[in-house]
Amino acid sequence: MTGPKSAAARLHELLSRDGKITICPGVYDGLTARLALREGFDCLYVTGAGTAVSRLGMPDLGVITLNEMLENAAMIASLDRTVPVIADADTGYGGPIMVARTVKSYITAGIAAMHLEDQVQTKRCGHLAGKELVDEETFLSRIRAAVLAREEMRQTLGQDIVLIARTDALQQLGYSEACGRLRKAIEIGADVGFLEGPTSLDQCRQICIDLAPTPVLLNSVPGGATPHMTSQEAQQMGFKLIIYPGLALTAVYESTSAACAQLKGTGDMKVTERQKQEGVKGLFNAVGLVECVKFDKAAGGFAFAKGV
Ligand SMILES: C[C@](O)(C(=O)O)[C@H](CC(=O)O)C(=O)O
Repeated sequence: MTGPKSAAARLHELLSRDGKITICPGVYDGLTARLALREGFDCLYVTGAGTAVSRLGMPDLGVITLNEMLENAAMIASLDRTVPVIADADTGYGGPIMVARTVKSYITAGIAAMHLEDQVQTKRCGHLAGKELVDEETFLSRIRAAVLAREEMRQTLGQDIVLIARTDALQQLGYSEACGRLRKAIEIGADVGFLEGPTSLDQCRQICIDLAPTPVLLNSVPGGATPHMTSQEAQQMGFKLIIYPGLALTAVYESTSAACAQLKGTGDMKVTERQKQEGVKGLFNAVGLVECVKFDKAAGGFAFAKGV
């Protein structure tokens, strides 16, 4: 009898599909994750930028700590254990010992994959100017620490995680240096390559060829360094994963700005057609109201016996 599949095993399965890309909407809290799950995506991406913006009200400048990121990603991973979650892990939050702690904590939280990069600790969004890098050996020591920590978890608990090596070296050192860093990370044991901020379609095509057969991730950031392409085009180029870190963040930024301006301007909150039809229950249903009431009843609770 085969047991239930782990998050990492589910992601490995998605990655092994021939010529097929996995689309990962970027989410950063319970609501955005639930909305993405409701659409039936195969995989979610927990954005570090979105976590910094939403939890701290601060930009993506390396201010999110391990525990804040872990708590957020763990909660999101717990919402539907059948859908693997890829989570940002920035620089690993310190030296090799800290990277190992990060990897073990992410594995224990049931996170399917994490990415580790070669920026300095005071990092910034990969699509901003003026990025600074650690030297190659320091980057590779982060990857090695991650691989060693994962091996310990495999041996002792049979638990796993997909390791994604990200390089930000393109901006400062050029394509061959960046590609070389990813190749070395893969030799050490990284499962997926992530070239941050390719600036041309040629670089996108080339990185898939140069890292093959290792799966490659594309980071789709509208208004960022990389030319826009559809997920179908990315699939044709050979990418196996595409993340949209700004998907929910941009929608909330724009719709909440408009709603605030409307209230400030008119002194009244606009009631949408949807709100009129669904009432307050619509939103709560989207985050599991019916399931919660059902669970309470199944456990013998009676708080909601008369309905909600
Ligand atoms: C992928 C990323 O690391 C993230 O935090 O989601 C960011 C995305 C962004 O800031 O738009 C990145 O550095 O690309």
